[in-house]
Amino acid sequence: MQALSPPPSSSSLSSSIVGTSRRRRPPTGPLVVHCIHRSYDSVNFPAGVVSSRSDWQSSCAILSSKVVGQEQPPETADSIASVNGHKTIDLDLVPIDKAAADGTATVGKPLTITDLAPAPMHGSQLRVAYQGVPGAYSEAAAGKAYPKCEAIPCDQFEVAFQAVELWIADRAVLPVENSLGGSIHRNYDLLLRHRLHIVGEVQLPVHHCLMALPGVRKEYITRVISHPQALAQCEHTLTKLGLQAAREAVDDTAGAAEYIAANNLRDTAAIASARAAELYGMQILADGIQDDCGNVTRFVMLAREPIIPRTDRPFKTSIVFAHDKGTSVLFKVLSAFAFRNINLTKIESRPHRNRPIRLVDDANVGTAKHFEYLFYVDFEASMAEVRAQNALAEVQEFASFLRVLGSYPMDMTPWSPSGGD
Ligand SMILES: O=C(O)C(=O)C[C@]1(C(=O)O)C=C[C@@H](O)C=C1
Repeated sequence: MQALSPPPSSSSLSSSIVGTSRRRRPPTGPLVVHCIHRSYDSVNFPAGVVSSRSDWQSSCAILSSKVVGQEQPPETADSIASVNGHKTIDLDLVPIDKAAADGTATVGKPLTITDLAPAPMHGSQLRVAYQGVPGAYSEAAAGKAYPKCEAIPCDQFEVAFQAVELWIADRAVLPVENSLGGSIHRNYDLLLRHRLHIVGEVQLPVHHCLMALPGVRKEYITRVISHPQALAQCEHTLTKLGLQAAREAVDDTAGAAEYIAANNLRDTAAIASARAAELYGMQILADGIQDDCGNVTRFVMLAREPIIPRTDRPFKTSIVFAHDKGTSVLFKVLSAFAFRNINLTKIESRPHRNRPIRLVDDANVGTAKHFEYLFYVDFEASMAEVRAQNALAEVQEFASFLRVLGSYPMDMTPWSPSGGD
């Protein structure tokens, strides 16, 4: 492994390094998209793609208030329009017949070159936004999803969404769940808040390394820093290694390695990828420290336009819905899929932000407070299938709000334990 000298840091992580604070946004300054232009030749990132941090620092672009100003109001059940006393459900479906007939994926909009081509023309690369800095697992996921893409690091998930909305990027690749650490709730909330469509998924084996500056021994380590998901995924192994070290959360795994290198911290270790160790000149103290060798993170790819669902390969569909008639309705909603033999692969509930609590008056027992939820469901069927359309028509009967987040090809890559990143 080629060890590089510690690169200079472009930003201080100090505001996010303490406690559980994970954001690195300057208190009053603009949001920043660190635009780093690199290409991938393969998922394995041949050494030397980036020779130094200054390489990519030099191509940074600061997209200031433009990004901040575009925030959209949260989209919740309360924003559902009422037409003639009937609720209108935002199905967000691609009109399959029309789309198939005239080749357009969106009604009412002129056809553009991006509707026709999955990637930009004339040899230009697909620009893919991800959260983190080079060496982050999200960057690897972007490379797996789009092997020859230009990866654009963003300092927050929100910025990755906005980069696509503002045409700075063509796609965003964001983690939604991990086999050990569970769901990345922030991204579920952002999926609803933004108008992007899920157009694909990738599952990435995640292989963590414990790393420190060259010459630092495990006994000197008093603190381990990483992304909260990575800390959670290595919790037991860290204890088994006998480290007497405090765990602290930062924005991303590779950013943790970068921070240690930039600040010459000899009492701190990071959990990150082998590629991050190489990029930031760190020495690997322990390899494969995830608590389970089958540690996998699932990422979704987001685009401004949905893809046209098909039936010639396995598809998954992601929806989010709310209902307002108590928990027994949830059973009825889910039966719509069971009756049609449609497998559910995931269900996640999140607080209904605009109406988190419903008061239920009962003459005998008084007033009860029920929590209100939004339910995110993934199911194994394409929206081009009649059984999926019928299932959603039935869900609509019980839902006060329903949105299809996307219908997209399933990642069918054969499973293999995480042996590298
Ligand atoms: O910090 C990184 O390297 C990331 O890409 C983020 C992230 C996550 O959010 O789950 C991605 C994959 C791993 O599960 C750990 C961290």
